[in-house]
Amino acid sequence: MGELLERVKCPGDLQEFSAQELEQLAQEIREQLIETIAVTGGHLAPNLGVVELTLAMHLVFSTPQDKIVWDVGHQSYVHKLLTGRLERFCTLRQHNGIAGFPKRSESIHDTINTGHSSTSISAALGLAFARDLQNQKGAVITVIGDGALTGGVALEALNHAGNVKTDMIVVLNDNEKSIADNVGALSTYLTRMRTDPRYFRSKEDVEETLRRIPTIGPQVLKVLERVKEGLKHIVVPGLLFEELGYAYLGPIDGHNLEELRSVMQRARKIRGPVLIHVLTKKGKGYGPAEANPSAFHGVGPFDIATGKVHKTEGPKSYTQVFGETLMTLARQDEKIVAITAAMPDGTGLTPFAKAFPARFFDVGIAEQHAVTMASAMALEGLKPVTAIYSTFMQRAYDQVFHDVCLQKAPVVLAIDRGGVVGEDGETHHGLFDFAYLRHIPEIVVMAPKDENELQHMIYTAVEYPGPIAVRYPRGSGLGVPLDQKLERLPIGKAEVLRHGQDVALIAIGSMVAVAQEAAELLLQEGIQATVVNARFVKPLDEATLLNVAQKVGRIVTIEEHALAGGFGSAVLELLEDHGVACAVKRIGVPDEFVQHGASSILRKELGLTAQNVAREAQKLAGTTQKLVDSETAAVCYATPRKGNLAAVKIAFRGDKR
Ligand SMILES: Cc1ncc(C[n+]2csc(CCOP(=O)(O)OP(=O)(O)O)c2C)c(N)n1
Ligand SMILES: CC(=O)[C@@H](O)[C@H](O)COP(=O)(O)O
Ligand SMILES: [Mg+2]
Repeated sequence: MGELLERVKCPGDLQEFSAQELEQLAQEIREQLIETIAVTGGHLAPNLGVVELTLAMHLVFSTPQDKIVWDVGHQSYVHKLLTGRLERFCTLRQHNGIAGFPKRSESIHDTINTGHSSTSISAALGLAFARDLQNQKGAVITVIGDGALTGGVALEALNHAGNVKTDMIVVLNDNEKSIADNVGALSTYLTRMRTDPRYFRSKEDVEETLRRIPTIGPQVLKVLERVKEGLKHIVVPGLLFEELGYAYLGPIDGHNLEELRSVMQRARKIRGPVLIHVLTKKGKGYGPAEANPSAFHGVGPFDIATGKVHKTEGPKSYTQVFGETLMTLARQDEKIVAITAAMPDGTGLTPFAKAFPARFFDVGIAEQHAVTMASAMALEGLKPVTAIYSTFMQRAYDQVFHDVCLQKAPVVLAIDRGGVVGEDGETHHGLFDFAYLRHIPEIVVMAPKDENELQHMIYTAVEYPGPIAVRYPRGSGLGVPLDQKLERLPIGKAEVLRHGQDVALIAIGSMVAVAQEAAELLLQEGIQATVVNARFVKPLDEATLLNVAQKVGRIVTIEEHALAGGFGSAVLELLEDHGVACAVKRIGVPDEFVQHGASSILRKELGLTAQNVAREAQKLAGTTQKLVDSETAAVCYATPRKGNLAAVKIAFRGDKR
């Protein structure tokens, strides 16, 4: 651990450091980042790029009185090192360790929780309004990346903040990268400012220079005021931001600590919104990360000397199978197009982009735009596959309703990272997609039991003439063989994997394998279990599920999803709709946020294991009558009046009515 870094117990300690010591401290911080993330994994390249920037922030501003918002928040490790978390930094992203994103519960210096892109300017403006209306003091600063700036909500806030003239500072960390190369017109504009030598002058410099020219200076300045538009287009950078009402400072070298400090000191004296355009290198200071910032954007444990990521050999990931299947289908069907929101690698679409560049669309961090654009493509006869992580698809909920389902547009929603995702924690787990999709009319929602069924579901989805979502987990498949021939699955048809009269385990997606394992455990206890691979959250296979409910009379539903509104809820609704009396126990994620940590640890904590399923099933099967008392499980029976609000008497565990 660096000797200077150890001396930083709080940000104020930085004031004691000389310029030379600060340079050494920057080096120590980089070493700390590399050593820690080589073990824990994490967002190395983004954090290596903001070492000087973060030092300057904490030298010029004084948190928590001054408030800093980090966007996306994955680049807040340096901030955490400087705000008293050095000792615990080795627990980064580990279960019960410090989080990989800002967390108010973790430190008074973490003003706002982030993790989903592009929220910071809105949050900063809210903080500024709260400050002003409550006559408080302090600067409000947001650090937002060039990728995050492509997010719609950032532009909404930029538009609002520029108009209301509230004192706030936007630090635009421009490294020309999102996870992959950044995309869009904004990115092109920023790049022009980075690369054109004439742009390395700010408006003030130009005016200052002119003022210093005796005699002609002031007059020329007056003339220039009148031709300001032309001048701005030619020499003054940041025109776009200036026209939006920001005092634009930059572009400045984001690795020159002295320049950063001086510009930030200047910025804090300027009234109204200020935008500081900082140029940084993603991965700065570590060769492999500088050479391949995308690979080191979010990296697993790696060998420092070689930069080689420790690869655990194993089955193909669901993401890989999705990408390969789509390639196979796209070769045969030129109507298939693929859309990503700034995550080609993460969604497995990079090979597709290389093979079919004209049919691949990276829209930037713009999930809402991605889905609406896809709906129009679909209505015009294309077959758009929109690959977006479950948690980020939440951004496009209204677009799924308004632009896809309402118009019955045949869009495929390839929902990756469905379920627990692990170290990214509560902002990234995909635990709500069944709930936020299944109640929208016209949509089909399915989830495969393994990677082989995934490829069949992708095929089924691209051939389906309406809105359809396939949800699959992060990480490796089960290692099952992949069928050579793809087949279309019958919509709404489940698969009964085994029969047993004592209890029925009805599972969806990643939990089917868990249910099968649980059935084996139950057999050892002499309990015969039926196992159903539900395949569809919507439409449910009503005939199969009702038949199982009536024959077995005891059901455990299992899902890697929130219980509220999830798959188990859908089964309960089905039973109530049809007045079927049955003992039901739902296993899934309770009404709480799930922290960060290894997925295996989190699933164990959540009871998403074969052992827990077997235990709950045994309790249910162990009862003598079909309707159990409210101590042990949910009991659902209803008057068989379909269609209206049947008088349903449900006694839940411990909830005595
Ligand atoms: C709504 C949303 N979509 C996608 C992501 C995934 N994501 C995390 S960081 C990132 C790229 C951010 O680029 P930038 O803001 O430029 O930061 P940098 O890593 O370059 O410092 C993306 C797409 C996210 N966190 N939130
Ligand atoms: C910060 C962010 O949101 C992304 O980098 C995310 O961490 C990627 O997740 P995966 O590692 O599952 O692709
Ligand atoms: Mg960037």
